[in-house]
Amino acid sequence: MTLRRLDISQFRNLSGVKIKPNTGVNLLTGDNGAGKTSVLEAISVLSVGRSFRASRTSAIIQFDQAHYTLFAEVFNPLAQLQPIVPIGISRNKDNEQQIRISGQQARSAAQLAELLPVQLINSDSFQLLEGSPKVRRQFLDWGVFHVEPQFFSLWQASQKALKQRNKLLKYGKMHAVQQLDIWDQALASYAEQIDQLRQAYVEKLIPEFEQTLAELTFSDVISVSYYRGWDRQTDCLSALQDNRSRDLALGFTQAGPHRADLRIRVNKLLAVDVLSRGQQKLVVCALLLAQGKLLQKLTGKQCVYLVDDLPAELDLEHRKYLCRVLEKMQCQVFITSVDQDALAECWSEHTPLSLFHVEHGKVTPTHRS
Ligand SMILES: Nc1ncnc2c1ncn2[C@@H]1O[C@H](COP(=O)(O)OP(=O)(O)OP(=O)(O)O)[C@@H](O)[C@H]1O
Repeated sequence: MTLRRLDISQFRNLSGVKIKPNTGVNLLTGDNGAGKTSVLEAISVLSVGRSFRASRTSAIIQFDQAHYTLFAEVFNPLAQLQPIVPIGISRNKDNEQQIRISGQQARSAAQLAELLPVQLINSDSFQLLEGSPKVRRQFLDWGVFHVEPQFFSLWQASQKALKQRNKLLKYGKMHAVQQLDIWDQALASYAEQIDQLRQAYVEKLIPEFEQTLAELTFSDVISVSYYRGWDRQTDCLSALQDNRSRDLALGFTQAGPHRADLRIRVNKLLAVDVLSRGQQKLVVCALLLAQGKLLQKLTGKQCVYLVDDLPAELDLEHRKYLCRVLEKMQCQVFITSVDQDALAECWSEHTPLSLFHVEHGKVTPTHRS
């Protein structure tokens, strides 16, 4: 999947932006506060329907405006009849959102995500190592969502069952035993299926991750292990039933698929406690790149990479290795940098490269110097 056209209107400081990105590398340069990250943010909103850096829409809509509008043409090489898919999203200050795909109103943002898989590498990516299990679970589920068509509905059903169970635990107390039995069974059944999909995905992801680490010349052994959210020795239904009296006392479900995690370690210690900042960046990049490679291998789909401030934390050699991996994957990349020269030497002359200068919310194509 590649973006062939991108229009941004009344989004942060960007307005009247109309660009035709390259199918390869798109380098956005400009001073601090120019609007580079906002371009990545707009692409991410087109993929998942929400921003990666603001929970309030009013922060994203341009000051004094009523709504923002984003439009793109996505090239889908897997669709033979209509490979160009127009997508658009607009949102107003009341948080009302309209998503259109090929001229039709879309039911949910999940349809956008399916069409335009996007991976973001930015300073928040470190959360994959230092953040809560939720961050790693979201990372894992991004991958499973894109390769297993039945995953999303199972995940939605398990969330519903979990919510009902938690409600009973909190308010129903002991009178709700019969109803708890029903939700235990429902949750456990979805949990076992989700667990199998997640486990199978991690088994395929690990070799891609290890190979990517090697391509980035990272020599320490990093182990990635999957924790499914309840004791390995038992099934989910037994875990829920065994925990019931404690769950009732606490008012929520302690174990289950909502507690799954990936444990990323070096010499049995958490990677975040051992690795330097630059090494951590390489590890998180390897995880995110491995997901893109696996997506390509299993579905033929390519994801778009958004890389905010690639030079940060990485020396020139490692920047080059990272760029080489991205080049080899032949996916579309949008990269921001304050300093154009920091990335100038990183690309092979055969790589399609477009340069854009961002200034006061305007994006202008420039030439390779
Ligand atoms: N809702 C909004 N309306 C108008 N302008 C906004 C809004 N929200 C943020 N801005 C401004 O838009 C710009 C967004 O900057 P952005 O983070 O995209 O810059 P950047 O080029 O990535 O900068 P840096 O190199 O410092 O990371 C900032 O100048 C900010 O003050």
